[in-house]
Amino acid sequence: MTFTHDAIVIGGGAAGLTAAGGCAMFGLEVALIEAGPMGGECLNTGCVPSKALITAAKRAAEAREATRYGVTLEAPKVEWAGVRQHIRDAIAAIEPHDSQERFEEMGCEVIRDWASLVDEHTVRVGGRELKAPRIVLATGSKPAIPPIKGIDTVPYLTNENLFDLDELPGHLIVIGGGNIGMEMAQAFRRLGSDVTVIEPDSPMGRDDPDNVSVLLDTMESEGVRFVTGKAKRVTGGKGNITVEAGSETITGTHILIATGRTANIERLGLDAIGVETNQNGIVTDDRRRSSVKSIYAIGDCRDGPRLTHVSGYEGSNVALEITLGLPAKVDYAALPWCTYTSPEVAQIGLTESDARAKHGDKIRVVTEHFDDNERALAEGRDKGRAKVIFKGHKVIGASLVGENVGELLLPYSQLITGKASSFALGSAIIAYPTRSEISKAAAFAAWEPTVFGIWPKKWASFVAGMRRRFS
Ligand SMILES: Cc1cc2nc3c(=O)[nH]c(=O)nc-3n(C[C@H](O)[C@H](O)[C@H](O)COP(=O)(O)OP(=O)(O)OC[C@H]3O[C@@H](n4cnc5c(N)ncnc54)[C@H](O)[C@@H]3O)c2cc1C
Ligand SMILES: NC(=O)c1ccc[n+]([C@@H]2O[C@H](COP(=O)([O-])OP(=O)(O)OC[C@H]3O[C@@H](n4cnc5c(N)ncnc54)[C@H](O)[C@@H]3O)[C@@H](O)[C@H]2O)c1
Repeated sequence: MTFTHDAIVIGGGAAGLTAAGGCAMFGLEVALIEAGPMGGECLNTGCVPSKALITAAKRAAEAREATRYGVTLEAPKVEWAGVRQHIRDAIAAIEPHDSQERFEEMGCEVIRDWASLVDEHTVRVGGRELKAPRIVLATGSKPAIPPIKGIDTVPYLTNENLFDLDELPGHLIVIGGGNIGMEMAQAFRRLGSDVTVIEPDSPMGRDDPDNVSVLLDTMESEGVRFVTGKAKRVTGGKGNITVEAGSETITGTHILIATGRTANIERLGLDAIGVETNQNGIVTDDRRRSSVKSIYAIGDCRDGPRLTHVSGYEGSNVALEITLGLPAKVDYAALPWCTYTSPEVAQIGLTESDARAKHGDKIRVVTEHFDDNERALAEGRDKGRAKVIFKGHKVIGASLVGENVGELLLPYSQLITGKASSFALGSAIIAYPTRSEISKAAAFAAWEPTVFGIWPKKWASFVAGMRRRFS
């Protein structure tokens, strides 16, 4: 077979950009295909706009405290147009990192069109057929719309149109108390909307329930209302929507659907070439190879955790495997995540309940409270705690709640993995978006000339040549 490229990457979000950029930095010929805006969900409709919105909401919440530390602020005046502009400015500030120009400079051929698979080595895009020994699917996910009666008859919001609203909702009904639901519920409440969250189970069910209850108390005290139950039926129209959930009927001006995700896989032609899928996305092994071994699937489009830093990690793993021929298994023993509410709820490794399920009474849980932490006391922000889970003297998890606790996860990553070198820091999985990432960036920069040095590149060129001959 004559190959046009060494690797073809479909999807220009966190996963695809990292995979394509990594392969190109080793000197491979890479096609990077993106049908929508470069940067994918995180930049355009996910992490970046949501965190920009949360920042504006925090400012409003602070001003609402009126007098603190002997300083009095005026009541906040929220102008939605200004908040929306701040969101757009945040996206614009980060856009160059993910731009077509940047990836072309790295050596990728960037193609802006819709791609589908023809066979295990061939991709069809924009009237062309590209061929490579390895194909990487990084096509992301979209909001899953649950089978609520009447949902197709009312206008609803998801993360894909929420940040383009032209007015602040009067009463936002949030369906789903996961990460999106909780972050957005608190932010809109703080900006001045009435907010009701509908959730049948415990909100943020993947996190430590004791820590989540600290957040729930705060959100309730700020005026967010929680309704326990499944949204069953919606009726109404623009500006006047009624939701039936549990035994309640709630009427609001807008509804936000935040009930989970569906992998973007339906238009790729996977069935025809035998790539196995399940209800959560593409099925992969722990090297992120699909059932067709020349095709990898990384990030939100496959069955597994869906987070930007996970997409980036899987992108660099797959780039290493493709370029250097080294099997690179994913290792999520020290997987971090953080929900960027106030207080933040952060997790790394096992939660207490997962640790008990796995190790029984061999675990020990040590809890330290921020009301015993002098920085927190001096700031008058002493709500929250750190629960550290040990097996013997080894840390296997940590669950934190409190001000900016997402920034406290990094040392636990080193304790759980047992790796504390500058190389390990440069390749650690760090919760996105945190300031802690700057330490990883510094360690990575120190190793960059070695990792992408002449000998690794020569080896990558040899591996690429062998792959072209024998695939
Ligand atoms: C509101 C919100 C807030 C979030 N906040 C956080 C957070 O704070 N921290 C965090 O870690 N995660 C967060 N996430 C999750 C994070 O956004 C995703 O996990 C991450 O963006 C997934 O990256 P990806 O590259 O796998 O997929 P995507 O970013 O979705 O990229 C896939 C790309 O593939 C393209 N594509 C799809 N099919 C094709 C095709 N056939 N041909 C060509 N192109 C195609 C799409 O256009 C898309 O750009 C948030 C998500 C949401 C919705
Ligand atoms: N800070 C972060 O890292 C962050 C922030 C936002 C999103 N994300 C990622 O985005 C993804 C999506 O988040 P999400 O919040 O949409 O999904 P989720 O899976 O986190 O939560 C969905 C919630 O919706 C509830 N639900 C389902 N059907 C319902 C119904 N009919 N009525 C009421 N509730 C219902 C579920 O019980 C669940 O609690 C996750 O993968 C997450 O990792 C991460």
